[in-house]
Amino acid sequence: MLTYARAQSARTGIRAIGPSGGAALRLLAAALDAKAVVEIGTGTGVSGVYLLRGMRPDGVLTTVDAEPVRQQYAREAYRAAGFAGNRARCIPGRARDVLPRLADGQYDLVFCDGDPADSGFHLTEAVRLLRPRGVVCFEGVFQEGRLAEPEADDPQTRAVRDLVADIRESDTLLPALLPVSDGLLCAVKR
Ligand SMILES: C[S@@+](CC[C@H](N)C(=O)[O-])C[C@H]1O[C@@H](n2cnc3c(N)ncnc32)[C@H](O)[C@@H]1O
Repeated sequence: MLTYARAQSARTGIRAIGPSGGAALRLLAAALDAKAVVEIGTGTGVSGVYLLRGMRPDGVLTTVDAEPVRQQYAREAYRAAGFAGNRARCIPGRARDVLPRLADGQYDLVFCDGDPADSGFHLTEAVRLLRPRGVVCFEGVFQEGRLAEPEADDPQTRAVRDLVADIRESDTLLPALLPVSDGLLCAVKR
């Protein structure tokens, strides 16, 4: 059940992916027959439950969050949703410190939902981590509408604009922007 993870999200005010974005993540994980997924930004575990539902029954979700208490919520959410403890590897720490420790080319899907200001770093690391034909996804690229507002010039929005441009201009990536949740920007590694 997702009820537990969403209730924790509502109680704590930690933002979580919406049902449409979650369904897209689940579908992607299933279409990729994903055995290994990296998530940046565990939160209370809502997106993790969607990913685990789409992955192979023996697949492992590696999920990173700078706030260990959130991973405690997430672990409880995975358990409440019926997933064994060994299906999720929760790594506490900042993405900038943790991602470089993960192995090259071993992951089917990288889901980025951490600090948008670090999007460029997340993209570089995702391309390194993905196997060929793997997929990277960024949640929240609409920035609650700010992406399309010319006067919006905060560092977060600027970082997401740079991310969109980098993905569009990349020879390595084949992108698609899904209008689900707050904008899910996906790209296949060629
Ligand atoms: C929007 S929440 C994630 C929600 C979750 N993906 C979901 O849909 O249920 C963003 C998370 O990113 C984490 N975060 C923010 N900056 C981070 C960083 N530099 N490294 C790792 N995690 C970070 C926050 O602690 C927060 O839990």
